[in-house]
Amino acid sequence: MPPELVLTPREMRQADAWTIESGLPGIELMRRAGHAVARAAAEMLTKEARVIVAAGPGQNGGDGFVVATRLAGMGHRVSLGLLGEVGRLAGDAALAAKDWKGAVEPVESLPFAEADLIVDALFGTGLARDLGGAARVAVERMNASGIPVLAVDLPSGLDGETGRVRGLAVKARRTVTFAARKPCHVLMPGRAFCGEVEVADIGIPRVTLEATGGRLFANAPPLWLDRLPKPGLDFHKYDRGHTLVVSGGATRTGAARLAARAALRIGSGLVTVASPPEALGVNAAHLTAIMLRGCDGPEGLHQILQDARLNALVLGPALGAHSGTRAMVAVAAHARRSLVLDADALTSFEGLATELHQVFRHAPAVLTPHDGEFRRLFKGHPDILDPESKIERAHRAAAYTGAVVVLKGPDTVIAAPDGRAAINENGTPYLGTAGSGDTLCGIVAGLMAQGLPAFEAACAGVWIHAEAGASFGPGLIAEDLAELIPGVLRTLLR
Ligand SMILES: NC(=O)C1=CN([C@@H]2O[C@H](COP(=O)(O)OP(=O)(O)OC[C@H]3O[C@@H](n4cnc5c(N)ncnc54)[C@H](OP(=O)(O)O)[C@@H]3O)[C@@H](O)[C@H]2O)[C@@H](O)CC1
Ligand SMILES: Nc1ncnc2c1ncn2[C@@H]1O[C@H](COP(=O)(O)OP(=O)(O)O)[C@@H](O)[C@H]1O
Ligand SMILES: [K+]
Repeated sequence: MPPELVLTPREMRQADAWTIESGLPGIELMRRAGHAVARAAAEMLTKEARVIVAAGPGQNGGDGFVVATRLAGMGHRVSLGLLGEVGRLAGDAALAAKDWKGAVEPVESLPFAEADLIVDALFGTGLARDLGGAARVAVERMNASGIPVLAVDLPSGLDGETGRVRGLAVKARRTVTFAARKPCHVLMPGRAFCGEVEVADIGIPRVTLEATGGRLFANAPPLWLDRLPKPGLDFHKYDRGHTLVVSGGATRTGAARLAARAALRIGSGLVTVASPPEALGVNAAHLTAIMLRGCDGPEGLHQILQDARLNALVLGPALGAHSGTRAMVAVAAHARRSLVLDADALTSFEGLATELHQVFRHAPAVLTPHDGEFRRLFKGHPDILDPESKIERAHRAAAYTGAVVVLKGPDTVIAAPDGRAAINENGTPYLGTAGSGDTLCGIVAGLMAQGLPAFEAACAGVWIHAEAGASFGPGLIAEDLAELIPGVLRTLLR
């Protein structure tokens, strides 16, 4: 199965246009789209049920006319209301409206609360500004009715590209989109408005979707499963990589051990914690399979990295946001090992992101900021912080630093400097627990230690981490996560 492409509205328009140029008329695409929605509606309805279709002024409204015509033909009681005037419909929407033999009511007079199902065909990918006036009132009334809503392409009011709510958005039970999901179906808050999402095939070939750019994916096993390491029969531990995790001081050692244990569980053949001298005792008291070495500051790290077998490195958790941490990052970047930077390794560069400009372009590196760390790191870089799209922000940070950027959250975005990106969606809010991010660092570093390229390691790591958390659910603490990795791996590698 190929990885699932996610298309921006602009890419989708391009794919539609190419498909139409290749000889499939636009009205035929619209009919296929509308029929797919009608099929989904029929699944949600009994024969006698009453359906209300709210159609908008553009082509999404055109889909609505097709749905209404189809459902009426299937014997359902259908009412249709239009935002605007029929005479102002253009293109395929005007053609679709001609097929509708019922009344066209003003959307203002639709009795939503009397329906068994509402079909939301107000706006799709063409929403151009915040909802106001009659559009806003219609959405307010739909949401207040409590009746299940089936959204055409996307819930009206969502921005297709960013998943942002433009003033107000329809809360859908189910959404039928066409050819590919759009970012609003995957990114938050949009995802929470879509309900169950179905992608209907309307005859646009995958090569056409790919030709529009094809660089944004849903993060799931098809994107990286074939790269996931499996030790060969003749492997010894050094063939499975050696991960180094740098520990904080005597009272801040837990983060490094969480990362180290996760690296070991994900399959790194060896894992060593590099500890400041004053923290050796406490680290030693808590480590068994994981090795321990003393490491005194940046110079100590430089010495340790003379061992060429140490091929992946975690730097940041609990190190302190100060110049010493920045110096360690410089040592690590210079050593050209696979690198995962998190927490203080990022925050210590607050306002100093220029020092990281293109620093990571020579070696595989992954930065794993949450939103707060991201804002601190790129303070003074509005070109990186200001785009409304989380995908765009991550892209720009990746292009700027030369590293893969994992912008964490319920909709973690993984972006590579080469323009690829993936959005993750299999997590759980229970992952928001102290030390969860440290575990993620260890997983990603452990995968890189075994030879995965940075982007694939980051994508696989984020997914496995989220899957582990979701498999446990309530009561999850960071210590559980590493222990849940084998179960996830067993399922993946079966
Ligand atoms: N052949 C194809 O390409 C296919 C396309 N398909 C379908 O087309 C959809 C995209 O259609 P679309 O581009 O016409 O955009 P759409 O979402 O209907 O909205 C645009 C209209 O809304 C208006 N408007 C915008 N914002 C507004 C606001 N805040 N408040 C009020 N009005 C506002 C805007 O007016 P204007 O900005 O010009 O004033 C314009 O009239 C796509 O989602 C899919 O469902 C499928 O059938 C498959 C084949
Ligand atoms: N609501 C949520 N849904 C899914 N994943 C979440 C949610 N909240 C947090 N996470 C995930 O949990 C992890 C938290 O990492 P981080 O914020 O660095 O925590 P810490 O610093 O405590 O280790 C990230 O991988 C993030 O994506
Ligand atoms: K819609």
